[in-house]
Amino acid sequence: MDIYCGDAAFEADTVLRRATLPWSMYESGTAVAAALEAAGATLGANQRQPNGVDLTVEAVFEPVEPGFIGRTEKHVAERRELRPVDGRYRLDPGTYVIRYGEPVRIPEGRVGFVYPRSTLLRNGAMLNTAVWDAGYEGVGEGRLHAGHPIELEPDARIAQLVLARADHDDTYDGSYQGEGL
Ligand SMILES: O=c1ccn([C@H]2C[C@H](O)[C@@H](COP(=O)(O)OP(=O)(O)OP(=O)(O)O)O2)c(=O)[nH]1
Repeated sequence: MDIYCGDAAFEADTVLRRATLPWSMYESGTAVAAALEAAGATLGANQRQPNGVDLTVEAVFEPVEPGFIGRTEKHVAERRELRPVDGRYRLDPGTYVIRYGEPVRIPEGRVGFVYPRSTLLRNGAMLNTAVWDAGYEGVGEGRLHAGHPIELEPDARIAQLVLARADHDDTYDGSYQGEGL
């Protein structure tokens, strides 16, 4: 391929785009922001990242009874909502469930993944998350594991949602559809 005749820089850029765009598996942060705003989220400038959008912590819970997963039925354990003390959730080491602050809608042709904010990891904590299905709409939850004491302000950024292009069969129609809306 001759990319050096004419405006070489322009043509090289064009060739590069043709070569890379079909392989661009993930959406840009702007596209992720648009999907969240379509679901009704109000995003601060600091939530917009190059490759995704930061999600905030809206509530922190502690399960207070056993949960249940059977072959056909499931049950999410009753939980106790923790209250901030002097403006902070002061978490001892342990396992918590957090609810994010933003409504999310996963567009068709996409799948969502939520990753912990790296500062969480750097403080010895971890956010465990599952697959965000095409068509899901709601305010989701995740598992926060605190390996050491950690303090969080309500509405602090804790995670990042990214969207990948994906084939799928049907769209999400499970029991969590519309949760928290
Ligand atoms: O960390 C996550 C991952 C996903 N979700 C949302 C989006 C996802 O589409 C929905 C259902 O997730 P999943 O299919 O894993 O739930 P399930 O336990 O299999 O329930 P169901 O049988 O209703 O699908 O929950 C979260 O809130 N947190």
